[in-house]
Amino acid sequence: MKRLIAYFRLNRLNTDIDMRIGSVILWGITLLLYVVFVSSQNVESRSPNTSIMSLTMCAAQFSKMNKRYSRRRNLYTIPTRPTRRPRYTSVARSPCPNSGRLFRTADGFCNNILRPSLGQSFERFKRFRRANYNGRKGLPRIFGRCRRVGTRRCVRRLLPSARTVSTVIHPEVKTQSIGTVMRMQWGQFLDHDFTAAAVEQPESARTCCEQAASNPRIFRGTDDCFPIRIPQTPTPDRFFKQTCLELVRSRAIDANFTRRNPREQQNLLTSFVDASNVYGSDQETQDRLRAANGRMKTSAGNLLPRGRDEDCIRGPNAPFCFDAGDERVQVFPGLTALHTLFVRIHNDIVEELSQHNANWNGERLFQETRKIISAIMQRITYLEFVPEVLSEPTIKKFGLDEGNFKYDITIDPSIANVFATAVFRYGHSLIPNFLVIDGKQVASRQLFNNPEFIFTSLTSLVENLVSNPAELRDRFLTEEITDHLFETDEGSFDLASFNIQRGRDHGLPPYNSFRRFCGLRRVTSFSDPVFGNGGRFLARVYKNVDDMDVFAAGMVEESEEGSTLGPLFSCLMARQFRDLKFGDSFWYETRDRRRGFSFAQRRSIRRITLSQLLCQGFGLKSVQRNPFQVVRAGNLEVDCSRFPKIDLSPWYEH
Ligand code: HEM
Ligand SMILES: [Ca+2]
Repeated sequence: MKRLIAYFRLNRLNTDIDMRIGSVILWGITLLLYVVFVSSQNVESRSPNTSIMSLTMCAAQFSKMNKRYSRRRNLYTIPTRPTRRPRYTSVARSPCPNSGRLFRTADGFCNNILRPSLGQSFERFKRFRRANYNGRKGLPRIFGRCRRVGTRRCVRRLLPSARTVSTVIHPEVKTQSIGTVMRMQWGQFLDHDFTAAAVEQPESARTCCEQAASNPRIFRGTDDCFPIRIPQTPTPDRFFKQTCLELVRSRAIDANFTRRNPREQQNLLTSFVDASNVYGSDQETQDRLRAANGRMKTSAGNLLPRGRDEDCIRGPNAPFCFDAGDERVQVFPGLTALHTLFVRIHNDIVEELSQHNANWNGERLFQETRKIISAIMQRITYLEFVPEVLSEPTIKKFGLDEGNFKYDITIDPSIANVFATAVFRYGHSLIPNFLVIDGKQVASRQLFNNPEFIFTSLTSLVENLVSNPAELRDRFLTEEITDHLFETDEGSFDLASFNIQRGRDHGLPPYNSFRRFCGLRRVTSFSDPVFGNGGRFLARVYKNVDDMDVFAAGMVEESEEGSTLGPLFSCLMARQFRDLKFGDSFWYETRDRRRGFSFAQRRSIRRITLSQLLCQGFGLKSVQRNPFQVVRAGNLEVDCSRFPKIDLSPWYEH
């Protein structure tokens, strides 16, 4: 025991010293760079256009997080290769404390005490199937299956352009469901709790298409560029006039690739469902977002705190951009609304707990409340959201229902590459082409990155989220995101093309390979019944069934009975959600007294529902019991006064 304490102290001390030296050097370098930068810029060259343009490049949205990554490498020198990652075979040798009261670390470190970096932010995505790149240097997958002609020669044919796949397989067709826009919105909010792939530094972001103009080989991908070719022949593109769409590659976590250690991508977030979208995925962000006495920072009107001006595109009524635990907070106002909700509920809980636990200091108030909020995030996700997506038999098979939790230290809770890069992007097909705000239809293209309506019409916006039907999950995506994503005077983007191109950038093997992982039979024909009527569209773009990109073909699959997804995506999603539950030692149902809750506390958490939070956080008058489905028989509106308040009495110490 003494040895363990000594080891831990030593470890912390070293880290502290490293941090101090690191931060002095870092500040020095930052100051120097800043002076050089300011002196080399004049005021005009920092015009709003520059920042908006860099913001509209989705890649550049992560610039702040990217910078933090480099800093963290300097300060903590965390090993990044799994082969070299320390694996502690006994608890006594682990650097993780395992006594006293425990709360999650900001970055997820030590959730798994034997392999402390599992699920930690800034670590690699795991893989369900081996990577499939074009060669050993980790260049993107651009060729289909090799086909032998004649006796020996093997001809490799280029895959279709991602834009061609997008226009043929993912056009806009309206298909309303009984699900509300809230279903889409929770999906995106949740996504921002567990996945954000780091991209190469944005400095290179604006040059990939420029380079490709003089050297078409760039379209085949380089270390950091993978622009999308927009075919204009034999027929011109339905929308884009240019021949190139900018795409910067996701950053390689380690530059030395070998066959056994291929190019891997990096997840900037904690993989756990732990509300890191509210608090941040590292200590620095958490500290920035915290206020005194356990509270979270807010701004006038009980809104999110002020962020950097270049973080959003401000409409005429938005005085500033917001700051939150995930940088993409203002990508869509419905998302900003959910961020606001959770900060408000956090502060409500702190308020009540501080009245009943006068001896708790700010740190204790903050951590206990953060723990409750993480539990709420898990509970709503698994008990309300997942049943909207997966069928009951799948939920049972993977143990995603309530009451059967047993932590398994051997499970890797990291996010799988295919989950982030294809499966969980299914939500893009639920995006509506407009919201109704204050009685007026506002096209989605006017809402991307625009926080204006949070300042002027928050209640109306939330009422619309729970009443407006969302699109069905199918292969169809609205043109608001396939032609008008992040639209400005300077151009726009296509999200479906990004999804496909990103899969190739990450070296995702094709669709059939993942079917095999799931124990599903290999598809041998485009007219396979699993694709319903959609197979012929796949046949129009792919030459071979073994070439199909996993996003495109997975989205063409017909939904399974009682599920929003087809068999492949159901399996991959269930598997990921299983890992996130049974691989999380802080799971809200754990019986570990240091990490979990008391029986009475768990009972309280079990009673919390999204509808109740919406009532409390937005002052609504009424809302249906299940806000993920439209009001109808069996899901009637309930007066908000009838929802009980969160019962915090099990946390009172006096
Ligand atoms: C208005 C709504 C949305 C917009 C504007 C949006 C936009 C984007 C953009 C620009 C990317 C990066 C694409 C790339 O460069 O690879 C992305 C990634 C992603 N989106 Fe969405 N999205 C929306 C809604 C959703 C929803 C509803 C879900 C899920 C239910 C979702 C899940 C994802 C996932 C999993 C990623 C990958 C994140 C990563 O690992 O980096 N998105 N989205
Ligand atoms: Ca997280």
